[in-house]
Amino acid sequence: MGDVNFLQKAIAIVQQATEADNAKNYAEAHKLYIQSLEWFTTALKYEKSERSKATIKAKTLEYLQRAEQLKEYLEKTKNKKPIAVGGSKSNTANGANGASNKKVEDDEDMDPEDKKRNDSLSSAIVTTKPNVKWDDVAGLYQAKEYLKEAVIFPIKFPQMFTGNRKPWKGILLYGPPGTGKSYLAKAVATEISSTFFSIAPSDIVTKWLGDSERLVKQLFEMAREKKNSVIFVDEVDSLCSSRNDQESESARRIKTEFLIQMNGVGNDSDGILVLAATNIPWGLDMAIRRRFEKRIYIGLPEPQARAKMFQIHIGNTPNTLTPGDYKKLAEATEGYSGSDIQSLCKDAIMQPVRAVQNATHFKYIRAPCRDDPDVMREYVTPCSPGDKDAQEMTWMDIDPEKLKEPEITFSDCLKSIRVIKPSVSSKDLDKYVEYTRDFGQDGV
Ligand SMILES: Nc1ncnc2c1ncn2[C@@H]1O[C@H](COP(=O)(O)OP(=O)(O)OP(=O)(O)O)[C@@H](O)[C@H]1O
Repeated sequence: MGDVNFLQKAIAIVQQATEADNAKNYAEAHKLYIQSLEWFTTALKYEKSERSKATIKAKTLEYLQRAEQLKEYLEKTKNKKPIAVGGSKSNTANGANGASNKKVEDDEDMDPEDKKRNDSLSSAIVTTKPNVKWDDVAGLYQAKEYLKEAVIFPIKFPQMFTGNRKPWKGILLYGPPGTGKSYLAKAVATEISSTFFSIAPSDIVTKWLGDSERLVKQLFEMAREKKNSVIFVDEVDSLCSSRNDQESESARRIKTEFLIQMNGVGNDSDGILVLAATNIPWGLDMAIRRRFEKRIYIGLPEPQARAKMFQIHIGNTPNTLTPGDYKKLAEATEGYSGSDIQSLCKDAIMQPVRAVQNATHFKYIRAPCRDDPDVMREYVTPCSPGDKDAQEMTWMDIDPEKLKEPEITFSDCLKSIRVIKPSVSSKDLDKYVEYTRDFGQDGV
C-alpha cells in the first residue's frame, strides 16, 4: 500500500513539473523534476513487480534527462550574468579535475561547487555508530568472516597484509530483500574504527544532476585521504546497471567514473573497501561486477539463525517463551527472511496489547512489582469470562498503574505466523541460486 502512495506522490509531482515546463517556468520545473525523482526512486525500492519496475525506471530516466537539460539551460543563462566572482575558478569542471592532487578538505580556496559536494559527502560519513554488533546479525557466518577479513584484520594486523596478500577491495552482498545486507553494513560501521561512508544512489543521481560523476570522484578522493575507509553503496544496481538503450548520458558517466575509481588506476586505492548491496545482481554492469572480487550471497536464514532472530526481536519484552519454543518457531518459518521475522515479532509483541484492548473480563492478581521485583503488589490483567475470578470490565475501567499486560506466549507467535507470510517466493530464489552458481559464493 505504501508503494502505491510513493508512486502516486511521484506522479503528482511530475505532473506539476511538466506543467511548469510547458509554461516555460524552467527553474520551478527543474526543482519539481528532482523532487519527483526522489519519490520515484523510493517507489522503485518498494515495487515488487518487475514489469512495473521497468516502467518506472524508463520514466525516471526520461525525467532525469529532461531535468539535466533544464539544469544545463539554467546554468548557461545564469552564467550570462556579469558576476565577477571567483575569477579563474568559474569553470567548475576544470576546477574539479585540476584539484586531484589537492587536499579535498582544504576549504580555503576550494571551488564553491567542490565545496558544496564536499559538504554533501561529509553528511554521508556515518559518525554515530548504528549500534549493530556482529552478534546482533543472526547467521551469515561466512559473510561476517569475509567482512572481518576485509575491514578488521588489515587495520589491526597490517603486517599480515604485505606482499601478495592484499585486503579485499570490493565486496558485493546480494540476495533477496530483507535478508540483512544493509544490516551487515551497519555492523561493519559499528565495529570499525575507520571512516564509513554510506551512499544512497538516489542522493548521487538526483541531488547532483549533471555533476554526479564528479561527486563519485570526490567521494573516492575523500575516502583515500581518510585512509582505511569503507564506502557502502546500497542498491548499487541503480548506479551501475548494465548498459541499455535508455541509459542516460549522466548514468553512463557515473558508471565510468565508478569503474575508474574502483580500478584505482593512477590512484592509491589501497585502504578503501567498496562494500555494495543489491537485490538484482544480474542487473549489474559486467565490468562493475568484476571489480567486486568477493560476491557474497546473502540468502534466507537457516533454522538456527531464525531461532536467534526471534530471540533478538522479541528481546526482553515479557514473554513465556522457552528455548524449545524458539526452536519450534524457527521450524514453522521456513522461507521467511530476516525482515519477515522482524515484522512477525513486531506483530507478536502487539498481541498482549490487543488482548487488553479486546478483553471483556479482567481479574485481580498479585505479582512482583514492576520497579522492585522483590515486592508483591496487586495488578489487574485480562482473563477469559469463564475464569473464576473474572470481573466484567474493559480497559477503560482500569487504573493505568494497575494494568499487568499478559506476557507474549508461543500461541501469540503462532497467531502472527498465520497472518504474516514470507515475502520471497521460491521462484525468486531460483534466480539467486543460479547467479551464485555462476558468479558468487554463499555467505550463510
Ligand atoms: N541476519 C539478520 N539478523 C538479525 N536481523 C536481521 C537479519 N536479517 C535481517 N534482519 C532484520 O531485517 C531488517 C531488514 O534487513 P535489511 O534492511 O538489512 O535487509 P536488506 O537485505 O538490506 O534488504 P533490501 O535488499 O530490501 O535493502 C533489519 O533491520 C533487521 O532488523
